[in-house]
Amino acid sequence: MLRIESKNPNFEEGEIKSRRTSVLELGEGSEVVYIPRFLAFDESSKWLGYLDKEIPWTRPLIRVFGRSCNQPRDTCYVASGGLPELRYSGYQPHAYSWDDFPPLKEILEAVHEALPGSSFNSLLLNRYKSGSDYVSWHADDEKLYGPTPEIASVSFGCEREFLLRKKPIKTPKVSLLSAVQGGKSEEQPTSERPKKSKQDDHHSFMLKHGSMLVMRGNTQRDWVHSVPKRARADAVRINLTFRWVL
Ligand SMILES: O=C(O)CCC(=O)C(=O)O
Ligand SMILES: [Fe+2]
Repeated sequence: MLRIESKNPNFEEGEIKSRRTSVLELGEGSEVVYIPRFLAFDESSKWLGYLDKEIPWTRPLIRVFGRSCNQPRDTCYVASGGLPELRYSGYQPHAYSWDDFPPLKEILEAVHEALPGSSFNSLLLNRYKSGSDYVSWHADDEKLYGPTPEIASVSFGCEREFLLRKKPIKTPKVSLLSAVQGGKSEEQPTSERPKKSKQDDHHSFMLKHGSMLVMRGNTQRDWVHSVPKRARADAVRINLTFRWVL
C-alpha cells in the first residue's frame, strides 16, 4: 500500500512489511528511504546497551585540510574477509570480523530482510557521546563503494538531526575573452536552467531510536550529509552504517 503524503509531492509514505516507510525522491536518481520504527523500542535499547559496552571504540586521529585532529566521535569498523581496506581522512581503521561481534549479524540480517535485493558486507559504527560529537558535511563516495552505493544507516539512543544538502552544481568556466566581450557562455540560457529552490536542496530527518535511513542511487554523487553538534543532545547515540564494498 502506498499513500501520498500531503504537502511535499516528492515525499511518499507507505506501508512496507507493516512498517511505516517514507520515500524521499531527491531527483536525478537520488533517493532516501526512512523507516522510523525499523526495530522495536525495547529491542533497540538492548542493542544500545550491548554496542555501548562491547564494541572496542576508538577516537582516531584524522587529517582534515592538512591538519591532524581527533575525529569528533568514536568509531569502529567491521568487514567481511578479503575486502579492500577502507581509508578515509588519512585513517585506516582495523577491520574486525563479523564473528567478533555475533549480535551484529542479527542486525545485518534484519536490514537484509527489510531491504530485499540489498546486500551489505561492511559496517562502520559511530558513537556520539554527547551533543558536542558530530560528523561534518561529507559524502560517502570512496571508490571502494562504487559509483552508486546503497548505505543503510541504523540509529540507537539520543535522537539527532541528520541533514542532507545538495552539492553545488559545477558550472563550466566562461572564458575570459568571452566575458570581456560581453559574450554569453555556450551553456543553457539562464531562463532554461532548472530553478534552484533552497527548500528542495536541503532536507532534515530526526533519526529516532531504532530507525533506519537508506541512501541510494546518486545520493553520494550529488548530495552531502551531516549530523551537526546539538547543545541540547545530552545522551549517547550509536549509528551503524551498512555498506557494500566492491
Ligand atoms: O551518524 C549518522 O547518522 C551518519 C554517519 C555517517 O554519515 C557516516 O558514518 O558516514
Ligand atoms: Fe556518511
